[in-house]
Order: sequence, then structure tokens, then C-alpha cells
Amino acid sequence: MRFFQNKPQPSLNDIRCPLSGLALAALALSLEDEPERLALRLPYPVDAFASELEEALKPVLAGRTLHLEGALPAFGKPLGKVKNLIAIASGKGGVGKSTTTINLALALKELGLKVGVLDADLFGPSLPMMVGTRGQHPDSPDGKTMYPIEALGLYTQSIGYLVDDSDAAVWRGPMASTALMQLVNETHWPELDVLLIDMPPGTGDIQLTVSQKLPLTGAVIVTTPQDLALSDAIKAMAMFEKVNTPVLGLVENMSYHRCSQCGHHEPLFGDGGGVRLAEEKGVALLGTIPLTLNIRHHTDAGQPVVLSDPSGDDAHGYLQLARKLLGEMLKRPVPPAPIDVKMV
Ligand SMILES: Nc1ncnc2c1ncn2[C@@H]1O[C@H](COP(=O)(O)OP(=O)(O)OP(=O)(O)O)[C@@H](O)[C@H]1O
Repeated sequence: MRFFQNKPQPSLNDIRCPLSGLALAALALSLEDEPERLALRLPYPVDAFASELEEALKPVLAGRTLHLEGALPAFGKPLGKVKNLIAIASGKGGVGKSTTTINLALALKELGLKVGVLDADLFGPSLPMMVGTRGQHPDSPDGKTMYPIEALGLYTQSIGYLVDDSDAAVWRGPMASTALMQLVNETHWPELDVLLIDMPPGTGDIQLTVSQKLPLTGAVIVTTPQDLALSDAIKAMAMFEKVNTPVLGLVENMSYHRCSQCGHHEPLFGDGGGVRLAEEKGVALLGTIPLTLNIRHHTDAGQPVVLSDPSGDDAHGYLQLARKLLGEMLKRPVPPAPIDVKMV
């Protein structure tokens, strides 16, 4: 007697989303699984991921045509036309929060999102320097509200466009919080998938007020690997937990130094602190970004590395960061939308 064992047929339910690892069929906002075509509408723009999605879906295509489309939904409560507000925060100053914000914003744009950046760092607004808009002022149609300044393909607003650095530095408590809220609310943001908010460093009243008053989809915590920075990062996470804002993940910046001459890696500020912290706290480690001359030079010159050296290792690191952040957002409960599954 001969036994023929049928190879199990791959099922659509087994195919994973390349960004989040979730089952693609469950993530899809609509799905048409028909004899001639397979069509999926996903909760993210698909162009940048088309070849990965095609590869992943190959085993179930069986000669059918594949139709993919997608757009990012609002995962939390939108603010006007801004679908998702994400705070980029750190417990401690100087850890590279602004550098991470701008490169992450450009990387998210590369992945097909429409992105804005709000520089809410009252005490050291650095966005105008990083996007080459120093000395510019936003247009105001009525003397009260403002249009963001478009730069490097991003919609930007900064306290630095409105006041001198020295004026901003003396703001305290309620005055500073009010100024920040005005900056967010009185800007005519266009329709944006994501608005990254570069928060002032620390976990004081200003940060708490902003986190409580703005409908944040989530927060990203930037830290360096030293113990001091890590203990401040823990405080920042605790603050967001207190106001029920999900921490979407942790970025360990200046993880190691990568030599521009020989490529050698050296853990200048300690080894793996952020990695361990993410594990302990059960939050995603979105990325480990090295300390490199390339990152510092290009960002400080108004041409962040994701734009000026798009095929280099540093830009690749930020693109990976953006992918992981998107993946973590997708793991949030997707807002109610009619699931429309047609099977023939
Ligand atoms: N990964 C990196 N490699 C090289 N230089 C970096 C990196 N990250 C940040 N820097 C540099 O470190 C300095 C401080 O960075 P940045 O202004 O982004 O910090 P910050 O956390 O926003 O500071 P603060 O909140 O105190 O204003 C800048 O000169 C920046 O170019």
C-alpha cells in the first residue's frame, strides 16, 4: 500500500505583516479573497512595502492578481486634521531627542507618510537649525493663527520661529505650558498622518500638562545607555503611564561610537543599557542608533542624514526605527472600521 501525504496548503491566515508581525488578514481593513484577485486594504501606505508584501503573499496568490492599498488611520483621537500625535520625550537633556525626531520624521516620510514636526523644546528650540529655516517666521493670516513652515518635505512649527532663544529660556510653569498648547492649537496643520512633538527634556509640569491636554497616540522615549540617562528615562515612562499615554517604544541613541575611518564599534557610554531597560519595562526597543560624525555633521548643518546620505548605514538605522514605530502603532487597537471580508 502507498500513502500519499498532501502538503498543507498555505492559508491567508498564516501570512504575517512585515511591519508588525501580526496576521495580515486580521490587520486588513478590507479583504477580497476572490478566484481572480486578492485585494487588501491595509492600515498603512503600501507603496514602500509593496515588494515585501508581494513576496509574503506569493504562496497564496496562485496566479491571481494582487491589489494593495492603504493609509494610516488615526489610532487615537485626532486633533483636527492631524491623525496621530506622537511625543518624542527624554528624561534628560542632550540625549539626542531632537536629532532622533527629525531623522525619524524624514524616515517616516520616506515610508509614505505625511509628517509634521512640532518643536516644543522651549528651552532650546533646535528644529530651525536642523531643517535650515533659521530666521524664518510662519505666515499668519489674521495675526493669531499660523501656517507651519514647509521644509525638507515636512510641515514644521517651532517656538524658535516666534521668539528669540533667550526669551523662551526664561518661561516657566503655566506660561510655558500655555505657550506650547497655543503653538499646537493655533497652527493650521494640513492633513497629517503623524505629527511628531519634540518635547522639552524632563518630566516636570510642562511635560505633564502637554501629555494630559493633547490627544497623544503614544510616546517614544529617547535615552543614552548611561545609568543616569536610563533612570531619567524610567521617570519619563512613568509620567506617560500616569496619564494613560502608551509608550510605543524606546530608542537608545549614542548606543556605541562607530568610527568614520575604520567602522570600529565602541560602547562609549556603556553597553546595552537601553536594551535591558526595554526588556525590563516590557516596551519595544525601536532601535539602537550609533554616535557617528556623519549624524552630527549633517543634522547640525540643516541636512539630516536620512536626506543627505539616504543609502548610508545611518539613514538605514533611522528607516528601521520608523518601520518599528509603525509596527508598534499597528499593534494598538485599530479604530473601529467596518471589516468587509468577501470570500467566494
Ligand atoms: N547619534 C548621534 N550621533 C552623533 N551626534 C549626535 C547623535 N545624536 C545627537 N547628536 C548630537 O548631539 C547634540 C545634542 O543632540 P540634540 O540636540 O538632538 O539633543 P536633545 O536631546 O534634543 O537636547 P535638548 O533636549 O537638551 O535640547 C547635537 O549636536 C547632535 O548633533
